[in-house]
Amino acid sequence: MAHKKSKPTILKFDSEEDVAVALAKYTADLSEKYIRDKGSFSVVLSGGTLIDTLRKMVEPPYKDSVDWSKWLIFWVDERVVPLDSDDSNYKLACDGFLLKVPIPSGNIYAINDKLSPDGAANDYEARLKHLVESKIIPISDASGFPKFDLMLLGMGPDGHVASLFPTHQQRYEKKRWVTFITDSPKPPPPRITFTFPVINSSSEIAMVVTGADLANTVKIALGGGLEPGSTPLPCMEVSPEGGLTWFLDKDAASKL
Ligand SMILES: O=C(O)[C@H](O)[C@@H](O)[C@H](O)[C@H](O)COP(=O)(O)O
Repeated sequence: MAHKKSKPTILKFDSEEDVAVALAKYTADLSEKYIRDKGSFSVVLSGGTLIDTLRKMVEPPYKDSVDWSKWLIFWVDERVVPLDSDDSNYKLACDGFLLKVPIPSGNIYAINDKLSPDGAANDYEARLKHLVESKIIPISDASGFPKFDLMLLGMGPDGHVASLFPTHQQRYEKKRWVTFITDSPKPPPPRITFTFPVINSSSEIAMVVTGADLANTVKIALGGGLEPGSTPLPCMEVSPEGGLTWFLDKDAASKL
């Protein structure tokens, strides 16, 4: 079922450092709220620069104040490579974040790296279905898709989010929860990715976008700069059931 788009909150900061500070506070506040309300906090990570921008979470005060034992970690997209490869989003997150805080290892849902992209997508979707059946992840009443508490998304200069690229059909998937791509324009080519129905069933989404190379895309997404008649960029389709917050540094916001 389609839902009404809520207006995004657009936060602009003087520096990337200020984005990192604000993102940590936002994430820690949501962690407290969701753990209080429902006993756990499901967080869906991206790869790319996001993990570095999350660096303040593993420092005081959050390192000690967040109830990490209640966190559940997923990936909105993952490269289908060995989990110990430098290309793996899992490895990136482990090295920069997850190994520095006491999240139980059983709460960290990495892909099965022994499978093909198709197989890994099916396997991840089956594991999500099992978590829904076990009532660990709820289903959105509005959409019928799984509902995560917080997704932290990056964006590419072409406007992709997760591994949903402008000219690839995966962005239009309406039934699957997780799909795959074998020819990602951003290397490495084989990936799995959540689909938009799952992304948009989230309670909260943060779009974390820093750097001057993304300023044009931010302008198109938020400043109404899309050429008449052209297809919207994937980043423009992000519309969660709860709040959407854009975290921009001065460079990324420079064309707004
Ligand atoms: O696997 C990946 O590469 C990411 O999950 C991807 O979706 C990322 O979030 C964007 O490409 C933005 O990347 P940057 O933050 O590095 O610009």
